[in-house]
Amino acid sequence: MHIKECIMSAPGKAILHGEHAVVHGNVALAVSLNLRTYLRLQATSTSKVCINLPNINTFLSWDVTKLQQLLPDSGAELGNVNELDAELVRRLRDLVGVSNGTLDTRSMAILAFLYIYLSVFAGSGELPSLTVSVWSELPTGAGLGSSAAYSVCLAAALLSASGTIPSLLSDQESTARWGEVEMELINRWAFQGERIIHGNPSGVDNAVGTWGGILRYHSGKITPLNRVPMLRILLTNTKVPRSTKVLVAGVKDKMNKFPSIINPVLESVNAVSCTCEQTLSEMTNDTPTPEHYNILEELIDINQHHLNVMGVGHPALDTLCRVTLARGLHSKLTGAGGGGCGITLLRPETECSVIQNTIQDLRDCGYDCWETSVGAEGVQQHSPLAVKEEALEVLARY
Ligand SMILES: Nc1ncnc2c1ncn2[C@@H]1O[C@H](COP(=O)(O)OP(=O)(O)OP(=O)(O)O)[C@@H](O)[C@H]1O
Ligand SMILES: C[C@@](O)(CCO)CC(=O)[O-]
Ligand SMILES: [Mg+2]
Repeated sequence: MHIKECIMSAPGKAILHGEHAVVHGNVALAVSLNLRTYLRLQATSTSKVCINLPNINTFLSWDVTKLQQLLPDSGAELGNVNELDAELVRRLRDLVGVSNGTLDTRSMAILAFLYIYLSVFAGSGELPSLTVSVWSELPTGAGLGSSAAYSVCLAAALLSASGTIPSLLSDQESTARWGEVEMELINRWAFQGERIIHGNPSGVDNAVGTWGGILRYHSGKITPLNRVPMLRILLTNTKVPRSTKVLVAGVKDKMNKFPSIINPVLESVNAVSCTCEQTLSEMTNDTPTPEHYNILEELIDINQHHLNVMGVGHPALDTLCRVTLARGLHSKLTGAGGGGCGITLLRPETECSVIQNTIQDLRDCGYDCWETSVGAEGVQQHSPLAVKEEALEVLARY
């Protein structure tokens, strides 16, 4: 089978408002980040499927014939992008040697890769030998959508290699994106990857990884917010490890235990997201005023309290909020919480010295902290000449 080589990238994300509530049908607002995951897929003649994941120190390979045995007799049964094939997941778990409840970083990444690889190529008669290498600028498991960026890159590369979506680049071209139909397909396969890694994802993270920009996400409906003011944000990684899967399941348990207490909290988060969206639109239509920023800051504080009520806070995130508030800045966790990253809103009038001092205070706490720009492009295909040098250098090692 002729395999098309390719290099793909997809951005991470920050959720402004609506994490966890979005899993239960409420609105979320999310932005793409200028930190990306890069994937290189190479055709080989080794009769092996190899995966190199340097961020998580994982380098594995399988004989194609062994993987072929995992396919049902009729390959056509696979390739359903709407539902996770529980039988295939079970066979893959046996192959990788993990149990149902595993949270192991490597196993999740491998299961997601093999699942999409087998599903996408099942109908083509024979499985191809290939090598996939993935490297990311995103911290893994810290709330910035690393799992979604990984799944989006896998989906784009494997769909492109199989010829399901076109490979976009001639040699000279640099970077390109697909049309709506192909993007929709990438997003749906990435969602399957997220299902394997997360358990019960809402789909907001893979939507941002695919489309990029600033999105409103509500029960699978994706609305790009085209006219929003330029937002300046500090990102802080508390470096406290956590698992999105565990945190999402924890909120569900709380809902089951105290429905009359937790459901109104999720509804209130929904109202926070809608009020934020309304405020951002007013800021775009009129000149942004200090009052607009006061509202955005209050919404951040309210949501952070709600997230604590849901049980996804962490003392390190409390410290982030306290340290930034001492400098007059407002913060909340972003993503699944339980540690990981938080965002801090910067006002246009916030002085450079205040920002620098805040960053230093947070670094003194042992956190990573940097200013980020939001609204980066979604999934892209690159020619080797158009890939960030650092990414190409890492991917070229394999
Ligand atoms: N660069 C990468 N290489 C290999 N696997 C990765 C990479 N990035 C993410 N993953 C996979 O994604 C998992 C982390 O996903 P998780 O959803 O817990 O965190 P996140 O996506 O960073 O945060 P959030 O979902 O809150 O935004 C890892 O355990 C690993 O399986
Ligand atoms: C916690 C959560 O709401 C966001 C994780 O980035 C989970 C999801 O939406 O899938
Ligand atoms: Mg994730």
